Amino acid sequence: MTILQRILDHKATLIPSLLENSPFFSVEPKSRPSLYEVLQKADTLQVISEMKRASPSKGLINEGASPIEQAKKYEQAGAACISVLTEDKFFKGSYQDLVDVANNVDIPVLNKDFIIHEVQIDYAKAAGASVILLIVAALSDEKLNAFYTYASVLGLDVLVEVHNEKELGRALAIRPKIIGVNNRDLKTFHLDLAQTEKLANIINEHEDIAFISESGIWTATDAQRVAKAGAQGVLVGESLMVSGNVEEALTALQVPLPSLLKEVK
Ligand SMILES: O=C(O)c1ccccc1NCC(=O)[C@H](O)[C@H](O)COP(=O)(O)O
Repeated sequence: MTILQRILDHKATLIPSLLENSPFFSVEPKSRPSLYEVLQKADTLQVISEMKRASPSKGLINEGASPIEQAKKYEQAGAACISVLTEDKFFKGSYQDLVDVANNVDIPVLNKDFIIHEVQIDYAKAAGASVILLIVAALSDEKLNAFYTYASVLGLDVLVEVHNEKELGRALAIRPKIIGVNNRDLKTFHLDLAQTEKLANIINEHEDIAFISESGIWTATDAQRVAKAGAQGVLVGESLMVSGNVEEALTALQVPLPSLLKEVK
């Protein structure tokens, strides 16, 4: 069984308790910039910085990190958005992490989770997220479309994640505003930025779509490589979570977007 399937099976066991309880969290109402607009206006690569304690591929990454301190550092360093993993078993995240981050930053906040039921979108919204993630590999076409529409009606931006050309075709069918190409193979955990390059030609044909490269971004060279392919943003977890100097690590990734590609887009 793949790790994605194991994560999804675990998620499925939690849905009944989400449905039994109502999503209520103590969250300050805030009007945040739209991630989509931030990405479309950018002239440097935008960094979506992730609060990630642990992962299936690496085990513990930074278990003791405080979501509030980490998020404040990210915001001060110029992050475009903070991604908060709320998955408990494999990533050691929680909705409380999301609430803490949402209450302490003014930039967009992404709930990074494995959404298989609409109720999770209600929880994401109630816990302060302004963006959710939908993973194409985890959803039927019908659910992908229904969840995208539901989140949009709630005023949430949606990052639609793909791993290959087939998933990209399914994603494009729902006309998403933001697509993320995940460079991590969820079966082998192998990281390869060529994934972003492989799908870039197709995504770059759609100038109204904001293009994110996800996972495995460590250096300015990595950032330049995906920016050259046409990415307007990167989703970065581990390299920032283990950095001794978050500001330096994050600003190094904010490379200029190649002007030639901007004209093409
Ligand atoms: O990170 C993992 O090991 C992982 C395994 C299975 C499913 C998802 C996984 N990660 C979620 C993410 O998409 C990443 O946290 C995110 O893109 C940041 O990646 P990185 O910068 O490589 O930490």
